[in-house]
Amino acid sequence: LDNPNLKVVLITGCSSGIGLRIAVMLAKDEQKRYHVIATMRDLKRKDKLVEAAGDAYGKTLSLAVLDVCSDESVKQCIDGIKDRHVDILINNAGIGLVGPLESIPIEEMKKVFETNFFGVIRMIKEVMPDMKKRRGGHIIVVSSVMGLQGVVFNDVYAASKFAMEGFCESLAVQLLKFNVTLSMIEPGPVHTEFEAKMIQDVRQKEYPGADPDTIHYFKNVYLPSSVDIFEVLGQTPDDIARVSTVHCVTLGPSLCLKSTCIICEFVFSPVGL
Ligand SMILES: NC(=O)C1=CN([C@@H]2O[C@H](COP(=O)(O)OP(=O)(O)OC[C@H]3O[C@@H](n4cnc5c(N)ncnc54)[C@H](OP(=O)(O)O)[C@@H]3O)[C@@H](O)[C@H]2O)C=CC1
Ligand SMILES: CC1=C(/C=C/C(C)=C/C=C/C(C)=C/C=O)C(C)(C)CCC1
Repeated sequence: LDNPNLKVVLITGCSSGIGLRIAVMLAKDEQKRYHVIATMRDLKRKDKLVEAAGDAYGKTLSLAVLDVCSDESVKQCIDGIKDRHVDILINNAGIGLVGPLESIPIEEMKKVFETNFFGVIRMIKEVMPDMKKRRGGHIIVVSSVMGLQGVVFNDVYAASKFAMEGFCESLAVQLLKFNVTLSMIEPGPVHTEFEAKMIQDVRQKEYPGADPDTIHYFKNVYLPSSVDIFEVLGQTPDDIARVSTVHCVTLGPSLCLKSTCIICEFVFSPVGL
């Protein structure tokens, strides 16, 4: 893990889904170009990653604790890296939130922004100054198609990703002056725990405060359509990992990269429920 020729890649949210697959794909890079620091907020959830990494674990992949919602955790993690040197930062950690707005407590909405928006900013603030000093570095943000187009009943989640898009579009321009590139990946639906968590969440909730028509629209019209859309258009986390790998290798990547064009055709055409 001490090979100075390897690019140091730090990824957030590697206990499952897209983060896990990006970590494994980069750690198993045939040309052995990367030393991956796969982070997660709770190391008790490391088993799936360790198993998928196989021989790469302990060689080109190491683990670290990192909660993107905690200043202290972020600082401790970066301080623990040799010379605080991160070549590529992949901001992947994120949470979803779906349902009628009336029934969602503000605290739950704040948690979405704290993770998806301020979590990314917290990470960037910690590594960007060193990247600027070194005149080199790459920051990747896993945004979403919902950072480009709102989707019914995903109001707050979409807002958190839209906020991220505005932030990145602005910051990317300044960073170019320092040879630091910033890019976003905008996936459509991906089969991960994200989808399972959403379904489980919906089963548990009663939606207090929402009127019967809205609950009907959400449960009997939106949800079945959403399940169908995941079935028809859903990508695998490996599809997204491949796009991310291209981002890591390319020297002058574009600011935005859609993982699938099909979903964009869907969301940009005037379809109603
Ligand atoms: N799945 C989809 O359809 C799409 C997902 N995305 C985005 O992709 C990203 C990854 O999601 P995906 O892999 O699908 O979902 P998963 O739920 O499988 O993975 C999310 C990861 O984020 C971690 N995480 C959540 N909160 C924190 C936190 N405070 N600090 C550190 N890690 C945290 C989770 O860790 P823990 O195990 O501790 O909960 C988990 O490892 C997200 O940003 C999501 O918005 C974008 C488009 C589509
Ligand atoms: C129901 C419905 C839609 C739903 C899209 C969905 C469910 C997209 C999910 C995207 C995800 C999960 C992104 C994560 O970041 C469309 C296509 C807008 C068309 C109108 C009907």
